[in-house]
Parts: sequence; structure tokens; C-alpha cells
Amino acid sequence: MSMAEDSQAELAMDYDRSKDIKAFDDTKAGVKGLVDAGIVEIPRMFIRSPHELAEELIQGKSTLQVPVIELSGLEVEDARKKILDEIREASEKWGFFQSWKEYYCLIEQREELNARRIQLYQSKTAISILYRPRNVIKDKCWHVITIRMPITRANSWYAKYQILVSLPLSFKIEWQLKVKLAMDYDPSDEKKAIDDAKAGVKGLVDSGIVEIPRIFIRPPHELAEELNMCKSTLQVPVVDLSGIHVEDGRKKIVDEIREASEKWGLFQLINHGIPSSVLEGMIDGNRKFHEQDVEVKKEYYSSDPTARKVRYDSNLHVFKTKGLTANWKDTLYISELVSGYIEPEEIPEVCRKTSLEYINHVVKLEDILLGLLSEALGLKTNHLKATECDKKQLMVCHYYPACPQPELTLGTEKHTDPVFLTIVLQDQSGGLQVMCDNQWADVTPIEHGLVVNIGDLLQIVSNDKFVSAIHRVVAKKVGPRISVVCFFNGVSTPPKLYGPIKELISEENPPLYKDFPLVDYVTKFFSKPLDKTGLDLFRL
Ligand SMILES: O=C(O)CCC(=O)C(=O)O
Ligand SMILES: [Fe+2]
Repeated sequence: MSMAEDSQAELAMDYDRSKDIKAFDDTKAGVKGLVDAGIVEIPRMFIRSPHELAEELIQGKSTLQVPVIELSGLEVEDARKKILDEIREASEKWGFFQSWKEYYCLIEQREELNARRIQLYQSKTAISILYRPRNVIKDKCWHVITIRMPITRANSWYAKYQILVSLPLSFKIEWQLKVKLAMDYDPSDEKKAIDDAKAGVKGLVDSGIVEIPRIFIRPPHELAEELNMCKSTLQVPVVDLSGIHVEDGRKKIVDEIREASEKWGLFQLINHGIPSSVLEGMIDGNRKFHEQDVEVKKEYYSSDPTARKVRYDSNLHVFKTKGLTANWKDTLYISELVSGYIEPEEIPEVCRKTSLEYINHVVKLEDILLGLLSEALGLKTNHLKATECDKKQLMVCHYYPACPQPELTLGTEKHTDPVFLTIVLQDQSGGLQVMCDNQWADVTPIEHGLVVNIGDLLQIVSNDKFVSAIHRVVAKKVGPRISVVCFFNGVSTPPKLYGPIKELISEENPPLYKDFPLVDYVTKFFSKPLDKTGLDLFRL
């Protein structure tokens, strides 16, 4: 009798399945218990139906190769495109693929447990991928899948970490990176060490670190989410101000600014009138400040924003904004420069002249922009200026050192600016990105160009006609990247109420926000995580 006939005969007998299942359950020893008991025939409850068994016998074995896709290089544009093409092809044809990637896991380094440090470990061989091996059917044939599961002795203790790749017919990659984060990690130790050194993130790089401290590592869910995100191919709008004094030219500019402010909340500016020597001088002054002797720079180090008007620090905001990652950059803050509360001598000497020159030009440009933005909202040219929305100025000089593990951190985390308007001068390194249609688009540097950002407060006073730009800066292997950001904000004292502009309100366009004093906004903004929008704080 063949195997099929055997099974047929057995299956034909009178049989009470529930009784079998109960007896099996009662043993509580599982299938292994049956084997341990020495059975030579498997119980009937495990036998597949005759037609399934018969089908199996006539089914051939495919010789096709299940696609294997190496995911390393996802961060690089060309490599990413190739990987996505392979994934698309595999998903369309198979709905399945094997993949592997040089990956990162947070692991406890045994030797360092005493020091209670968590290190990030990266290695092709030192990764444990727990993957339920199974077969895949294609063209009615079963394919056996072999899984690369490089687990070495050295890292077997962290076999709990899992990377699951599931690909349900669409070509969306779903990575679930489950990493066990140590319960007893205290970011204050790392923060204190960096603060005490007063040498900034640059100091870490200069000391030759090859792994970034844990305080800078983004949480696993964010790292995994990042892998899922596609890069936008949309072009960030560029507005050319050269035709501003011609009637038709101005109208065109106002239209372009309106469109960009409604869709992106961000645009690049060219022919804005600030001499290129001033822009280059500003970038250079910024670089000189951060690259000067640490002993001199130290004098300015303070992580307390209220301590002084001119200070520099690393962006270790993990306390205020619990759960967030520190940013891979150092920043020199120069506040209230124009409003007269600060003496020029307070600005560090290496960048004093260049900063004063730049700010002098940038405030004039700000006036022009406020006029254009007012017109874009259908208001009189001087409307926004009259609200004193640019009265308070803060200039920040960012320095983003090269990062040994850029994919694990960010130069500036995702955020919107809690101000009316921001003007950004960036060098040619790139890294600034803006969110549009839920995708990150590069704000590719234009030589001698500037970037204009709509802040939360302009979105509010425009009653959501304009949007504030969600943006960030990615970290890079090469550096430094240098940028100078000028924030323009309204007045806090005497308290002045801000809210949707009355001229923009009508029955069809009711106010979306209540009026509020600026100081309330700022306090509330900084007591929430930075990556959460401040727009909802006063939304009706
Ligand atoms: O460095 C940049 O280009 C932008 C930084 C930024 O977004 C900020 O300081 O708010
Ligand atoms: Fe910003």
C-alpha cells in the first residue's frame, strides 16, 4: 500500500478528533512530549487531509531562485533606487523575498555592564535575525528558503533582538526592529560628561570617537520608520527677487511666494540683494568660532538659555524634551542683536565683524519679505511689519561636525520653528530637508542663496493660509556643515496678543486659533517635545 492509501485507510476509520485534542492538551507536554514518549506513528489529528496529501504528491519542486535582496546602501540614493527596483520586481512576481542588511542593534557589551553603558554594535556577522523559516509558493511550486542567520558565539546572548521583514504583496518594507534598551540607562551621565568638557560635539569628533554616544542615537522605532520613508523627488521652490522693482515682476514674486508658503512653508531665495562676500564672511566667521582653540571657546559654553545673550552649547535637550535624541551639532546663539539689548562687544571676536555685517543686511531683507508675504495674504504691504512680528531676533550659528554613524542620529531633529519667519544661510554641504506630502525633500544648497521658512506663528496669524515648514537636518559622514539661522519673532513685553489677522477672518473663514500673548506660546512650546507641533497649543 502506498503512503497515500495508508493514510486513506486510517482516515476512513471512525474518529473523534475532539477527544484526541483534549488528551493531547492534557499532557501539556506538547508535540515534543509525543516524540519523547517514543511514538512511531503520528496521531491522527496531525494528519493532513487526503486531498492535500495527494496534491502534494503530484506537485513538482521549482528550480527558480527566491530573490535575495541585500538592503545595505538604502541610505544612498542610487543604491536605494536599485534596491527598490529589486523589491518591486520581487513583490510583483513573488510577493516574497529574502533580505539581509548590515544592521545595527543596541546591545549590552558584557564587559561594560559595570559602567552601565550601552553601545551600539554593528557587524555583518554579529547580528541575530530571528526569522521563521518557511517555504514560499510560486507557480504552484514550493521553494525552500534558506535564511542567513549569522549568529556568533560572542553575541548569542542577545538573540532576543529581532528584525522581522514582512512583505505583504505591496512593496512597502516593514521593518520591525525590536531592540532591548537597557532600563537603567541614564542620559544625564553622558550629558554631564559632554557639558563638562565644554568642547561640544566637535570635541567628541576631535577625540577620535568611532561610535557616537547613546544620547545621540535615535530610538529604534524612529530608525525603523526612517527605512520605510521614500525620498521626495519634488523640487523645493526657488524665488528670484531680481524683478521686485518692476510692477509685473513684483506680482509674479508675490504669487510664487504665496504658492510656496501655502504648499511648502519654505522656499529658496536668489538675487536677494545680500552681497556674496557678506554671506561668505558670515559662514567663515561661524566656522572660525567653532574651530578656534577650545580654551577660548569654552568661555562661551553654557547650556542654560537664560544665562547669557551670547553662548554656545551642544544640543543636548534630552531633559526638557524627554525621550528625544540629542542633535549632532554645536550652536553659537546670539540673541536680540538688533533690538539693542546686546552690545556688539559681547559677540565673540572671531565672528563679530562678519556677524554684524550679515545681520545688518538680513534685517533689511526681512522687511522686504514681510511686505511680500503681507501682499501674498492679500493685505497691505506694511501689515505684518506693523504687528511687530520681527521685533525680536535671534541668530544661531550651527556647526555640524562630520559624524561617524550618521544614519543613527540627526543634525537637527524634525521640527517647525516657533517664530514668525526664519532666514537660513547654509553652506554647500547639504543636509537640510523639508517635509512635503509626508516625504522628505532635500533643500539643495544654491550658491549664495538663502532659505526662507514660515514659522508656526505666521501660520497662526494667517489662519492656516500659510503652513509652517516641517524640516530637519540629517547628519553626514563628511563635515562640517555650517549654517546661520536668523529667527524673527514678535514682542513679549509689553504683552501683546497674537492670533489670526482680523482681515483674514470672515463667516466662511472663522478663526482657527484663539488670541494669546507670545510669552505663553514660547513657554508652552518649549515644555513639549520639540518634534511635536506647537500649532495645537492655541487651536480652537
Ligand atoms: O541648520 C539648518 O539649516 C537649519 C537649522 C534649523 O532648522 C533651526 O535652527 O531651526
Ligand atoms: Fe528650524
